[in-house]
Amino acid sequence: MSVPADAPVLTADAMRAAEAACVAAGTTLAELMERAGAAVADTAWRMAAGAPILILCGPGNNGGDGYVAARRLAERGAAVRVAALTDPATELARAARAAWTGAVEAIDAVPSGAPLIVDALFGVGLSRPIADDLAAVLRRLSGRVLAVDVPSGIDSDGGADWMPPLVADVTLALGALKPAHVLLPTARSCGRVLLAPIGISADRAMRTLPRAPSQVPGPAMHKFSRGMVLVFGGPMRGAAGLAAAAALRAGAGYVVLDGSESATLLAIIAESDEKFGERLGDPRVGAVVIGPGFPAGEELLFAVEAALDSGKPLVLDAAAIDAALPRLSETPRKAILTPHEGEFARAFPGAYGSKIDRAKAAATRTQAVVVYKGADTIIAAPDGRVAAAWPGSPWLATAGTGDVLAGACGAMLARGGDAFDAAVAAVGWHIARAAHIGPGLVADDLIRD
Ligand SMILES: NC(=O)C1=CN([C@@H]2O[C@H](COP(=O)(O)OP(=O)(O)OC[C@H]3O[C@@H](n4cnc5c(N)ncnc54)[C@H](O)[C@@H]3O)[C@@H](O)[C@H]2O)[C@@H](O)CC1
Ligand SMILES: Nc1ncnc2c1ncn2[C@@H]1O[C@H](COP(=O)(O)OP(=O)(O)O)[C@@H](O)[C@H]1O
Ligand SMILES: [K+]
Repeated sequence: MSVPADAPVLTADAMRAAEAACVAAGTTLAELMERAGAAVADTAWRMAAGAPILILCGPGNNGGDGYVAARRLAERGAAVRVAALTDPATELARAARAAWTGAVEAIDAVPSGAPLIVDALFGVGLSRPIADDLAAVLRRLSGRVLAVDVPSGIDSDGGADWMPPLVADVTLALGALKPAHVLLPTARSCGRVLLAPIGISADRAMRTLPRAPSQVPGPAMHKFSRGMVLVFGGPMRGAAGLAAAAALRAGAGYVVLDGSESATLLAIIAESDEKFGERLGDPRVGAVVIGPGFPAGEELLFAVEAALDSGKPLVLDAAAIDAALPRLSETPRKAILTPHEGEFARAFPGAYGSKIDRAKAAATRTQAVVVYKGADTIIAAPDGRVAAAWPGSPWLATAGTGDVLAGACGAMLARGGDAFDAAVAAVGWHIARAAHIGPGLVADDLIRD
């Protein structure tokens, strides 16, 4: 499973708007479908490597892409069969089918599949789950599957958990990725996702994670200019220690951890009580991390109030999110919230829609960047920017890795740039480090050299 880096992600509505803009700029819809079908044919040609191909066509333009691909594959000498669900229902699909001169079989009459099945049944136009009888027919087919745009049967906007009867080995996204390619549970049915640009100009407010940029410090940097991070430590010392160490490993030049005992790394400055409190007024402090190892209670409320009063850029994790919520949108500030599923549900009850919709709503409400964690982490900014981190590294599914992420967010935020970019960089750093370590990873490994 993989998705292209730094690729646009569009909902069905945004896709239609991009298509309309493309048409307004002079490209015909038929030309767009021809480009889409050509890209499908190229991918199918390579996947089939000479073996027979069965193309399943639906009633809409997804089916139209299938007919175009069939025609182009046959012109190249591939062995292609086409099976259709019903007659085409759109003008474009009708024209594409008319240009296909081969036979069209009924889907329920095709025997058992083919070495390569091209799934062009439904794309972004699917409005309800696939009927049970069709799903049963599709489940009987065997062969490698190339899904056109999305595996048929899923809600491309990622709002519904409908699962496709045919799980794809490869999905060729047309024009842009769709939310379902990067959100669970549907992302797992897409296999390897490829992107065919087809010439539409896609809005880039929502995209997949960029490739991790180089973390090499500038030649004239010093410890304070690289970023100074304060980490509040609650009663669970290990978690705050992990966050502080992660801030250093992620590139902060100076990290101060609240508490008197020595920390995970000797380079961390441990300071307690008043001395730590005074640090909040230090103009060199670029970010304050609070939440790791700090359960809800009076002590946390007091610490969160102090952090909010300081006016510093904040990273709020775990119970600190709830504690800060009432005051967060009060004054403009840079802040990153890092809730996992349970923390998100507690802080934002009643949020609805896809995980992307929910993350965006939380960002708008709090005026903070929200890193909604999980295997399909979503990062959302109050201005509407979204980054999707699927697929992350499943080795991160172990205790303490969230504390490490909070520390990394602190390091990236302390550099002084945009909070959304900082969160994107931190999530990218976290995943890259986990992928590098791989089997046997424990959170401590993420903070060792
Ligand atoms: N938007 C774009 O820029 C482009 C879109 N293209 C293709 O067009 C697709 C979208 O086409 P459409 O909007 O025609 O929609 P689809 O082809 O995805 O499906 C819509 C059709 O399926 C029917 N339908 C919906 N749910 C159903 C269900 N559960 N059971 C049975 N029938 C159902 C609808 O009545 C309609 O006839 C994209 O996914 C892509 O493959 C490409 O041709 C090129 C460019
Ligand atoms: N299956 C998974 N695949 C990829 N990343 C995961 C998976 N499970 C958890 N993660 C990541 O691991 C981290 C866990 O954070 P969290 O649940 O807060 O852990 P903790 O509180 O123990 O530190 C998050 O960054 C999350 O996105
Ligand atoms: K499809």
